[in-house]
Amino acid sequence: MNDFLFRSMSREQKAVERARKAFLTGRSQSLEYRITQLKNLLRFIRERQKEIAEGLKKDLRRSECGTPLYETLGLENEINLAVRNLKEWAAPRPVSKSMMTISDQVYIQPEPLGVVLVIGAWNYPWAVTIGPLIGAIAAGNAAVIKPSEELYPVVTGGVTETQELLKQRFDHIFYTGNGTVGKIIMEAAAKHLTPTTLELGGKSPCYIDSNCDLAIACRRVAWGKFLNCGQTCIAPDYILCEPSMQDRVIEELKKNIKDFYTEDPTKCLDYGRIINQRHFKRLMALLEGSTIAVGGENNESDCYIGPTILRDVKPDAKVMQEEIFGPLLPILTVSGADEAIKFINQREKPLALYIFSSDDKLIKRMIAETSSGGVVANDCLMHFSVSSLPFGGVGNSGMGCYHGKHGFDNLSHLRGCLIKKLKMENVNKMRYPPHTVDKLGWARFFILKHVDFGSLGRMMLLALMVIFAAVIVQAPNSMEFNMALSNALCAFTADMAYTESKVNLNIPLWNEEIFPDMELEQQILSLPIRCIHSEEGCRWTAQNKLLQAHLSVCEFNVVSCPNRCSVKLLRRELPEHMQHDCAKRKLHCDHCGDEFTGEAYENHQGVCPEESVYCENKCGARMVRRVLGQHSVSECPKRKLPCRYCKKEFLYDTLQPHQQQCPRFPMQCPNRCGTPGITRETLMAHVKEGCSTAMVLCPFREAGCKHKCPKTAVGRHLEEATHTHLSLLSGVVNRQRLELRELRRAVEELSGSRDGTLLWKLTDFSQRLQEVKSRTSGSLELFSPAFYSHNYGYRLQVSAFPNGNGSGEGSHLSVYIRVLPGEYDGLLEWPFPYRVSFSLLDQSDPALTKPQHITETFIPDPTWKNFQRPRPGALGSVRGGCLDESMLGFGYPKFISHEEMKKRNYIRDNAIFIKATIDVVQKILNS
Ligand SMILES: NC(=O)c1ccc[n+]([C@@H]2O[C@H](COP(=O)([O-])OP(=O)(O)OC[C@H]3O[C@@H](n4cnc5c(N)ncnc54)[C@H](O)[C@@H]3O)[C@@H](O)[C@H]2O)c1
Ligand SMILES: CCCCCCC=O
Repeated sequence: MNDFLFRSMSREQKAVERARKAFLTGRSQSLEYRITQLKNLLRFIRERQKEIAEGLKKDLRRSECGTPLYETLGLENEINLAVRNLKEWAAPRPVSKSMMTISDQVYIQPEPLGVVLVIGAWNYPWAVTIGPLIGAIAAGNAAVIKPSEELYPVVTGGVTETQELLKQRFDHIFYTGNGTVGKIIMEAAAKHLTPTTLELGGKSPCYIDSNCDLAIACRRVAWGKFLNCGQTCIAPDYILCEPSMQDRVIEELKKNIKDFYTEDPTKCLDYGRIINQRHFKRLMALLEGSTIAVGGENNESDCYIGPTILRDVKPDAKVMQEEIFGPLLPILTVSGADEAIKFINQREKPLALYIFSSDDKLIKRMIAETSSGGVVANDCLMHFSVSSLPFGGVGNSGMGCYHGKHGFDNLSHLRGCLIKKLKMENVNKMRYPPHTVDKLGWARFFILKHVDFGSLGRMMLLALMVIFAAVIVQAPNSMEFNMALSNALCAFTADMAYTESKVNLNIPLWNEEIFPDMELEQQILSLPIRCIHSEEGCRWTAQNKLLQAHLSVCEFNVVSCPNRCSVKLLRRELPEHMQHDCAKRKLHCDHCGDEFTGEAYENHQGVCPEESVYCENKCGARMVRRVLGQHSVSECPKRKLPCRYCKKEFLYDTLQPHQQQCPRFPMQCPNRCGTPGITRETLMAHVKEGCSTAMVLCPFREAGCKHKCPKTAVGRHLEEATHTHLSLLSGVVNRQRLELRELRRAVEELSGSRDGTLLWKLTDFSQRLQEVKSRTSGSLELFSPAFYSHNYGYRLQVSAFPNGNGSGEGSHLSVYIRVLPGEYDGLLEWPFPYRVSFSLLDQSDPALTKPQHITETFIPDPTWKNFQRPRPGALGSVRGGCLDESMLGFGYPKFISHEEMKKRNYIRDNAIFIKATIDVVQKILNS
């Protein structure tokens, strides 16, 4: 590249260009160079320890010991491991062969990728940037990252710089951070088809089983959660436990928070701070809607949030919608492991899963039935420090992994290599046209026969092969082919890559005559070979004939367990097997001291009478199993007992409080009436109604009888006081009549209009008319509700005689109006002065014909008695007809004849409408 071009590049382009140029020199390929670089890196970390710790103290208020403990010591270990094993990791890795490749070299060659981009996050900045860098260097790559020297230039900066960097072409991108940016990284990588490793985060669940030592579990959880102020990618995000454990979990966590960070974590050097105010605000908002059981203290200016525990958190709470990445620990209750598994599986695959239980089977089950980047039983975070374990996510928590050899492999290209010789072309004939059934038979044999088998089978096969290789197989058509086969079999035995023990040697021979060839056999047995277990790791090589002797000691050979437990396994696995797994191994129980075979020991475990166990009722007591039964039945405060009264089951320590409220608890009548079978729930009813000695009030108490006597004497009182009760009742009836009258008046008052208009509907008109006509004497007068001429005006009422009155009797409908005594009469002008109109409404449909109402109007004459002020005190309805003269109505005896009424729709649906209108002068209305 010319100098001008280089100078016109961005800083990021330059860094990548420099790294690529350096990579292309081939310098980083040599193992010595890689080891030197790793050692330099180690020296750098050691020399700069103090500055590194100081930096993190400023950023995260990390204590001085925290950084070496949780970051740099681990890095030192990773470097040492890589330096020690690099030769082995980088060496060609032989792989299994088939008959087709028996005489070829087949292996995997790890090779560097090129320029690797490592993007780290801030929470453990050294662990998550230098960690991947170690893998990159070990694998022989160049890398763009800090710290710098020519091959590993540092590009510092934020989003803009990273995005510029991402435009460049890399051979691998190793990104650590959140998933949203992870997607940006992948998108950028896709442009150049660059493989990526994404070390992301997620909500790592922590299930605490009821069968576990809570004190220890909570100490480990408190450490894992609040370390680095909760800003750890694999921190337990939330706890799942049974409802009955929640209080104890909170208590234990609280105790450990205090032990680790003192009563006042603000002053504790080991308690960190939130990285910045944006994250502080994000975390505080997550608390919304959840109940704080412990902590919650905060100080925005110091980015401080105390260790906080949230209780009874619901799955839809805000804090459960995103990775917390801070010191908030929600507890969600589940009914047990089944529900916990379901809960975990309903969500994105987490980076880590934590299971706390003393039940190994449960742990294995949870591992089998869930998925996560990593899983730890009975501890937190510790898998991060085990270099032999791959560290990485799955699904939403990331892809790819690192640490130890996994980092090396991840940042290498594992290249498949097959090296054949330009010989034995006859063997290849089976794949060349023309294709025949015979060739296909051979191809089937060569391609499909693989696999491993026991030493006896191997020996037999070896013998067969030797003999077979030594024969002259006379094919009628192809001598050349038989020679080729013979050669192939020699090579096969020499290479010792065998077919399975039940190998089908039903080879289609053309001639079954076989001639032993001792010389060839000797030659074959003298061939140098590798151990048949070389792929598994055995480094033995020697003459073919020494193989059997070697196999009798080879660590990788399969042997039967000497205890005759029927298990076959690698010799190197034998000690472990005999000590821990063999069903026939002899074992002593730690608790009772008895001797068992492995199988019996496993059955004995969990039932040994001398083992110290916790009470199953979770009362917290611990004792040898032998006395557990008696404890559970007669001593445990959490044993269940039925209440002797209501028969429901209660814990022993809640039984007594229950009995103090049990509704079935037997009680004595306070009147000492001696009635048996009274309980707490029936006592009140008994005293009130059932008790023979209780004093009761006379049933006529509502009417005013004050008599009180024992229940048994009530009958006699009723007989003796009949007259008194009757007169009391008639008083009640009179009072009620007056009340009724008053109520009726009030209702009429309220229902009448106050705008000088009355619209009165008379229903059942024909029946009423018929009724009056059939009477021999008297007429029927119907009264409208009272109404007012205007607000605070005259109180009026209209009456009608369906069959007429006076001169209209028998032939007309008569209509009258009356002035009734009203509330405001004292304020009004007298006599009543306003014009009155009566109308009988025509109910014809206005759409079909114009209605023709019948209307009569008059202006009251001041001399008429009917319109003088009514006598005060004559208030009330006029119904009943008992009116004085001043209350007589004025109107029209012949308002409309019955004949006229039939001509139009004055009667409709058996009802008529009479309208009365009072023309109150506007001046009065405005006043
Ligand atoms: N799996 C792991 O090993 C691991 C380790 C640490 C943190 N994490 C996860 O990382 C998250 C916290 O870290 P963070 O993401 O806040 O760290 P961060 O803000 O430091 O971002 C990570 C990196 O991405 C770069 N970046 C940010 N925005 C970008 C953009 N728009 N385009 C390109 N690059 C961009 C940053 O410069 C930085 O180098 C959590 O989810 C945590 O669980 C995972
Ligand atoms: C104990 C150290 C854990 C580091 C985990 C890295 C992710 O945040």
